[in-house]
Amino acid sequence: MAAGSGSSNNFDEQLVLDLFDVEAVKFGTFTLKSGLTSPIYLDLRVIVSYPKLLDRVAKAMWDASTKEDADGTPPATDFQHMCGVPYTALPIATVMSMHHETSMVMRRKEVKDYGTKKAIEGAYKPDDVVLVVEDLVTSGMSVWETVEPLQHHKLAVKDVVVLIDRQQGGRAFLKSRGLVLHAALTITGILDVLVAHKKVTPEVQQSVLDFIAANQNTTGNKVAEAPPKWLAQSYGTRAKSAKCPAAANLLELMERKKTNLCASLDVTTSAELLKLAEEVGPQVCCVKTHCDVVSDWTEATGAELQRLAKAHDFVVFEDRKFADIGNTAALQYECGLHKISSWSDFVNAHITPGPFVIDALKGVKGAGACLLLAEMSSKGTVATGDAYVKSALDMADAHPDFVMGFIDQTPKNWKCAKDVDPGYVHMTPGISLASKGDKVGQQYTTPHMAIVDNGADVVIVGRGIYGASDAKSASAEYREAGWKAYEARLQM
Ligand SMILES: O=c1ccn([C@@H]2O[C@H](COP(=O)(O)O)[C@@H](O)[C@H]2O)c(=O)[nH]1
Repeated sequence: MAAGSGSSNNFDEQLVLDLFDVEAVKFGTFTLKSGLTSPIYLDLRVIVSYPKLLDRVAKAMWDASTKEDADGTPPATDFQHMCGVPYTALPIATVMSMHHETSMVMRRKEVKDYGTKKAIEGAYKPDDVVLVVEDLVTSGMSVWETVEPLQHHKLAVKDVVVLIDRQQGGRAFLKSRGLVLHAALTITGILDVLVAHKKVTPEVQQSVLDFIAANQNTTGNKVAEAPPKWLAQSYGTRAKSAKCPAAANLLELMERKKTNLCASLDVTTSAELLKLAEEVGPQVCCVKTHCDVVSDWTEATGAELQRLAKAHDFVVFEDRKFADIGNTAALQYECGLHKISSWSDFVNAHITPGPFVIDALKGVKGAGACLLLAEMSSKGTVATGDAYVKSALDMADAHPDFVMGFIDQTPKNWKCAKDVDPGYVHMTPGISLASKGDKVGQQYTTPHMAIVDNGADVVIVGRGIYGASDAKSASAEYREAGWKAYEARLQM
């Protein structure tokens, strides 16, 4: 029986038939999470209810990873541990581990306190090699979400084994990240078996093959028309072309201090804020504040923050998100209890009021600079789409001396990315090494994803740092992750 490309030598017909019998492989019309309508649906979660099948799946996957594939892919590099991608692959990895007396490590999906370093459970040493075990691969993103924290904890990942390769671009995506994919089964191989056994018709087979061909590389990322200019340039080079002095200053600082980390210190007393700023100061290029959450803010709080900024070489960003008519925004910037313009190096503004909010902020005595919110990290944000981003860009381009860049999420994938001036700074919040989000709509991505895949320059980390039991070492870890990602981007 012909196996699909990339499957193991021992393509297991009985395994395919058993998966079909328990409805782990189904045909019909299914709406996927992405919104796409698919003629095939794979639900491998049911396997846990069939111990013999689970056993056979584990054996097939062990063989796929330890023997040469039909297409010549060599066996996996020797590994000391296996790590199942939560949750479906956890029992599979456990059975493989028990059959072959091989150690496992476990990646925690939700780690509240990054400082406890319990994102990876188990007994391991730096440079140990881990085989990642997953039930199926489509785009490769869910595998990557497990590989990244393993690598962050200094474990080496070279190979990934899956039961089914959906043949939709996952293999190439993983290869681009230096990983070899081993698959026990492929969709084309499964279809061949089921057609041969008259379980599905050739017409259904063709509709699935058409679906696969039409839906390649489903990472969910839009592909930019041309690579944005700023990605290949160093911060230092870009500082020279920045039209806004605050952008030039920040880019130079990042290059000099070798950090692209901004700590968002969202605490509620001056004492906590200043203590944290002192602790994380050596690691960051920027400290971000929300002065209106600090219950005892005084002029001295702002002055002390500036003293620390000078001592540790960072800049101070008040995340005020001005969103009113120009006159009010200017008053909010200069006056009131906080007198933001007197102690912050720069602020930010929503684009919803229109361009005059920028003129007004710029006119304030002691005004620094301003970032525009082009995208937000919160679930359900309406600040989305090419037109919204283009409005932010046009407003920035009209005030190049005062607008230093953007608060954004995926600037690399903007339709207009190739036209964006490399002198702008892209600052991205919603960053965590351990969590995917909170209960009130925050969505997180990792420093690597933000910088390499999405085009961020500065990663903004709040609870990942000030919520850790040791903010100092958490900031050092985020700094390392952010800088490594930037260096990797320059090599691409
Ligand atoms: O789209 C946005 C814009 C701003 N933020 C701010 O960043 C920090 C993130 O804090 P975490 O604790 O890391 O979630 C916070 O101050 C937000 O107001 C954002 O998250 N998303």
